[in-house]
Amino acid sequence: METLIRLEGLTKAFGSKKVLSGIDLEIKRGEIVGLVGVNGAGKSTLLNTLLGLDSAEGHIEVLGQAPMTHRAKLLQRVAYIADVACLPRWMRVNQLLDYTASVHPRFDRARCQGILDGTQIPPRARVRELSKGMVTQLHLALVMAIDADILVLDEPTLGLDLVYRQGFYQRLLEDFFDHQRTIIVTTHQVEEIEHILTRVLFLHGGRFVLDSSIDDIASRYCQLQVASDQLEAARALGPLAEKATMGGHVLTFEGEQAQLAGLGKVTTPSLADIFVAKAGRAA
Ligand SMILES: Nc1ncnc2c1ncn2[C@@H]1O[C@H](COP(=O)(O)OP(=O)(O)OP(=O)(O)O)[C@@H](O)[C@H]1O
Repeated sequence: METLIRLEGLTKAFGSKKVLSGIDLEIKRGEIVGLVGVNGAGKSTLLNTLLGLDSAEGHIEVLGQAPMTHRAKLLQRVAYIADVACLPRWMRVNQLLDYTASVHPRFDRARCQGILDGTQIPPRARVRELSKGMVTQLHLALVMAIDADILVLDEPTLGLDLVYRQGFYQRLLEDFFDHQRTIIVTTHQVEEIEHILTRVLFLHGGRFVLDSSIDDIASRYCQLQVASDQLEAARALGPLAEKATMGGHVLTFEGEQAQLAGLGKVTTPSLADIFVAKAGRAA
């Protein structure tokens, strides 16, 4: 598969504060990548450098171009939504669709209208008359209607209700199968995107502390549900993290642990549990 994004030694500092410390990354066509990290980990900074919205040191190549010097060209093939939906407040919804159709060669107005038909957004309402969630829905509809090779979504469902969020990720997946897009998505609600990802990246301390395909997660991590009488034996095997539950304790392990089966029930941890365990360990 063709490499669409290539980073080598990506380093970014704001003044004396280093946010990204020599990141290497390759993303191929057709991947759906979840970028996860604690607040301030540098997720948006990383995405901004990919989009040419911020400069950084190192080699940055997106669709074969350097984003900072070919931003306009790149943004015809890369669609993105930032973590704050920002649309002209005085415009009416249908005017915004007309406007986007007139400036973006790969915007499909009918497709955008189709997405909006599934919302409560009135076509003649001005942006300022919409609720916060509706503005985000409108922004998402505009972005999703762009026929882009790469879709970059920075916390796309922030502030949206549960029903819409689930529907959105479902549509994202359907859209992915229809268009073979490459998608990079950040969110703090990892459990909501886990089922659509092909790969996950955990950014911590300026580096990726985990870069794994979703298929490999089950062989790399396991979770043990253990009763109190076996707890010390389980702890001796060096878990990444431990938490108390109503029925005893749950310990998360990295790597194969053949001895675990005799101590309790072994399952595959959720991405959220792995993330919390890795972030806690790194801290
Ligand atoms: N323009 C800027 N000037 C100075 N510092 C900045 C700037 N933008 C980001 N930072 C700092 O860089 C770090 C990473 O910020 P960034 O927004 O990339 O994190 P994030 O992982 O997206 O966080 P969140 O999950 O809270 O959105 C933070 O410490 C932030 O304060």
